[in-house]
Amino acid sequence: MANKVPAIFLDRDGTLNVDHGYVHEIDNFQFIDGTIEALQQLKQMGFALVVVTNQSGIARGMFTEDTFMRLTEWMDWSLADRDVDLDGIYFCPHHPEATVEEFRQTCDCRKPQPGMLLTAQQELHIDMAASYMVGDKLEDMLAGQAAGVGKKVLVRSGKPVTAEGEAAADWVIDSLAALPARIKQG
Ligand SMILES: O=P(O)(O)OC[C@@H](O)[C@H]1O[C@@H](OP(=O)(O)O)[C@@H](O)[C@@H](O)[C@@H]1O
Ligand SMILES: [Mg+2]
Ligand SMILES: [Zn+2]
Repeated sequence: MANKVPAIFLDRDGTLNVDHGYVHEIDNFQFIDGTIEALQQLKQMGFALVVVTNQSGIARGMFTEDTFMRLTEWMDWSLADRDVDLDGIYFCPHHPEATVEEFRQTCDCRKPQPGMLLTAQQELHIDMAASYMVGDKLEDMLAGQAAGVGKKVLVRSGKPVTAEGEAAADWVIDSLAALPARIKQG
């Protein structure tokens, strides 16, 4: 059996790109400063890079799954072009009060539930204890905790940091740009 790999689980909006609110257009997708360089370093440090994003805008009828996929392909290619190959991209299109019926459910993938992380663990053979969950909200920290991720890291680059978010996090850093150095520091 292949050895397990450590991963960085990455929230999308507020962590990789500026959270303008339910971002679904390329023109509105803006990488946060230092993100791509940080991903390059994390990759070199041996981490698998796995995006885990709640996309309730699909359930809310704000944009379609196809629109999300188009933006995701663009994001994936933009990163690959800068030597950052993502190892997995997982998204939750659901919401319990969805206006679009097919997405109306209480699922196990919408963060704070750990479903996306656990699916990735199985599919990519991830060593959860050696992994990190990086996000801007309490829900990201709780998903990481429920999935057994070693360290939960809250970033200040998205939604305002709350006391609950801070309490659930192991580390609070300004943005993803600070993560490689923080990991090396131990
Ligand atoms: O940060 P990730 O998980 O990558 O994506 C979050 C987005 O899907 C949107 O999620 C919404 O939360 P609700 O889904 O409405 O609770 C709000 O936080 C929006 O501002 C945000 O853009
Ligand atoms: Mg977020
Ligand atoms: Zn879901």
